[in-house]
Amino acid sequence: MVSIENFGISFNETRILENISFDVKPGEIVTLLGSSGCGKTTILRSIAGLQKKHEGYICIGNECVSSKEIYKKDREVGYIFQDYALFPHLNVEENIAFALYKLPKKQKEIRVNELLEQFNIQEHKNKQIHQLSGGQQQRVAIARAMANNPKILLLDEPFSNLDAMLRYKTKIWLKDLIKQMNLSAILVTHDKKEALSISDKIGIVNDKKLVQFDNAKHMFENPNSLYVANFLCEINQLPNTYIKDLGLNIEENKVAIIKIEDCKVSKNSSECKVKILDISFCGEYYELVLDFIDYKSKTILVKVSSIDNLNISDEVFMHIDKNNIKIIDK
Ligand SMILES: Nc1ncnc2c1ncn2[C@@H]1O[C@H](COP(=O)(O)OP(=O)(O)OP(=O)(O)O)[C@@H](O)[C@H]1O
Repeated sequence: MVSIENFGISFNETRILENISFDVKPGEIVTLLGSSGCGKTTILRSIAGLQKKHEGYICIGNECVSSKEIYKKDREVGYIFQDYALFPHLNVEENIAFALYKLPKKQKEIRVNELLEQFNIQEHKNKQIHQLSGGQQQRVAIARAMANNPKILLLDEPFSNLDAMLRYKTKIWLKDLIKQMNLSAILVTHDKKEALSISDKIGIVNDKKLVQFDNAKHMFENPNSLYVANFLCEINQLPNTYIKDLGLNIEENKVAIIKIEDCKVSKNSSECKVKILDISFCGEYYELVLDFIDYKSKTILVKVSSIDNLNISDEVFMHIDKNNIKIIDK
């Protein structure tokens, strides 16, 4: 179990994060999502003990490993860095052995062989890092991170160097590993689909704060703000005046959203007239950019499977089910 309580940090008097609190239970995968530079890696580095000066507490198990008063260097944490941070002048075996510097020679040899076998990289043990594929390098990085049987696994963009098929397979493999070993895992990614598919819980960081921390499915269904909704889901924001005309109540500080998949268009008359501004082919579907004719608003997107009879500049009708509209904080 890892617990972060009232974590905050500044660099050169610039406030980066404040009041960040969350727990990760054994066997749980938590993903941190947020725009570039919001402080996700800084949270991982602080848990790993690489970032010493911060506010609040970081506890692993029942032990507080980091606060103003206590700082414990040796933590049961495995860290997989974004670029894997393998040593280019050492071979695979030596890279893994590096993490086991405290063990006597014989025990180190036994543990390295166990890890080479567990992560299926025995045949590469004498290779230099540049002789490995991205997926093989990733396995070496994971083997090294797991060498000392950590309780916590930190993963910074672990799939970013892998192609789509390998990403998919590695994700399943890694998820199984975390569950089997009962690790508390914290993952940083930019990919919301990846976050939704691998995580038990998701934390969204925005403007220095953890703005929502929740079960992945629950957060997807119930984003608590426009920022979270935009980050996690494909949504359209609907004009407040349109919402009022639909007979729904909406306060000034609220916004109405609807999932893109819940918006349909047709040429048949209904209450909401829109104009097609653009049509893009996206493979499995076409994306239409639409503008409301009777309401001032930003453009909205609708996905359609075919564009028979639909052309740019056409005026068509948008259909939505009122029950699919969510009213949330701005
Ligand atoms: N050691 C440091 N000294 C000064 N500023 C730092 C230091 N480490 C990080 N920062 C700053 O803190 C902010 C957060 O950085 P961090 O790497 O944690 O963001 P991130 O959310 O992981 O970004 P990305 O998604 O782009 O990897 C950035 O503005 C960065 O420039």
